[in-house]
Amino acid sequence: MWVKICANTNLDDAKLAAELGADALGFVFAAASSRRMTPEQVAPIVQELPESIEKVGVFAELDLAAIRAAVEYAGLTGVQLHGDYTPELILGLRKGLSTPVTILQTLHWQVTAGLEQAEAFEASTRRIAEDGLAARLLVDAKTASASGGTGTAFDWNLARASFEIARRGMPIILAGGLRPENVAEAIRTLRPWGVDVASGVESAPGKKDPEKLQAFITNARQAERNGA
Ligand SMILES: O=C(O)c1ccccc1NCC(=O)[C@H](O)[C@H](O)COP(=O)(O)O
Repeated sequence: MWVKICANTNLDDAKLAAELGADALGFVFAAASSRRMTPEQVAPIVQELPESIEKVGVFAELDLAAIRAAVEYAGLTGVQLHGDYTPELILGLRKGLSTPVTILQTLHWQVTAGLEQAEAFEASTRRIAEDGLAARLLVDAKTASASGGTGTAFDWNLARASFEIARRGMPIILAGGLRPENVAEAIRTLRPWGVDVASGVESAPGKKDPEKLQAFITNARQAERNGA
């Protein structure tokens, strides 16, 4: 089970998550985030991390020059797109980078909507897989006020059939309201390729809790071993 610890804001948290076995660390550059980081803040953290761990920048704005500058300056290996990025924009982004990055395309599942969103969701997953521009799909919870770092889970049972369809196209990462206590159930229900967490492993906004980090990673890997 691939595990990404997102919204890191300091070196101690990032190093601990790496030591505990996270596969990827996320740094949020989106303007709407309370854990927003700048390339100048992220670069020295990235330099201290093992080469093998993925360093993913989370972006919501469509300013490609700013994304490219952050990738190059901070040494990111992945880009997570949270906004309305067309295939043309993604192609433009890829072309302008000096080294290739892994692209994670985010799709949202609205926590307040019901099954009626499934059709549009499935059509989007098909299109993203056919475009072939993103390596992975990250499905996150969207609330009325935020589209990332919400700490809110969507109804996994409602999304079950859509995930079965989406997984045929590309690896799916589940995000939104995951915590050490519910990550195993989430994995059993939706069988994602990976999981992503931000607020569920924090002790305070922007500060990770070592025990929660450890428990989250252990429980996710255990759920996979148990045959989720
Ligand atoms: O984390 C944020 O503050 C954030 C703000 C705006 C866009 C994206 C953001 N985070 C992206 C992530 O990958 C989070 O890990 C994901 O949304 C899950 O967050 P949480 O529900 O707090 O675990």
